[in-house]
Amino acid sequence: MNPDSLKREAAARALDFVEPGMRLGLGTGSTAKHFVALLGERVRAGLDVVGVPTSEATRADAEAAGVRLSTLDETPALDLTVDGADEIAPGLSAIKGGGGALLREKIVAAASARMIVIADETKWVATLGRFPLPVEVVPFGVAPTRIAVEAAAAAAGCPGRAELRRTREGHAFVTDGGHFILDLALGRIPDPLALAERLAAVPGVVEHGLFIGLVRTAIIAGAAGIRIENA
Ligand SMILES: O=C[C@H](O)[C@H](O)[C@H](O)COP(=O)(O)O
Repeated sequence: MNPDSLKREAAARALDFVEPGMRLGLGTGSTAKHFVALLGERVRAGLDVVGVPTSEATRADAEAAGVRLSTLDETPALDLTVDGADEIAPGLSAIKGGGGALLREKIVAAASARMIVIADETKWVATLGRFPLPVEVVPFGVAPTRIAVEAAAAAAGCPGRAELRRTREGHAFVTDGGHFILDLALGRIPDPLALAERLAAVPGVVEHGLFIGLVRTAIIAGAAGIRIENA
């Protein structure tokens, strides 16, 4: 089965956790997109839920699917967020932000009673870090921020290079929040919590893509079926 079919299977399984009246955080990316589309089918069949999107792309998808939307200002406490991940490891720490939505995703996840990650089996890793860690930074002073981000990674035991993310046209990629992304290539993150603390202390860093202690359940779809992991 191809990865996209597996993503859709994981998304479909997440619908089992959705109950009428729930306030839902709607994730971003190709896996979360399947969830939003499938949720839309349920909504059109009569399910009443409200969703808070984690990106402008997801807002557009959810609107097109007919999902009623709200904002965190109107609905500050959510019941459940369903989102994808770039990597997820035993203990359910994760890397997110491959699509640049990590800031809103983390705010929405933190406002949710429960976060479920949906993924195909390629995202499951023994140790985080093969996927370059996205770090969202303010555009002002990005050169010294990049140096400080690399120093933070080295101090946390995982030296590596931070590259400014660019669009296909070669411009700096700009997030929904108007920030830049540094992709931090580390190979392996032996102590995600230590790295998270070091990165959070760098002036100019808005947020990083390490999700630690946020994911309660992971739905992993593989060739052998669906596996559910709980933190
Ligand atoms: O910024 C993007 C998000 O964190 C995505 O959830 C993550 O990149 C996974 O995306 P996909 O499901 O497309 O692999």
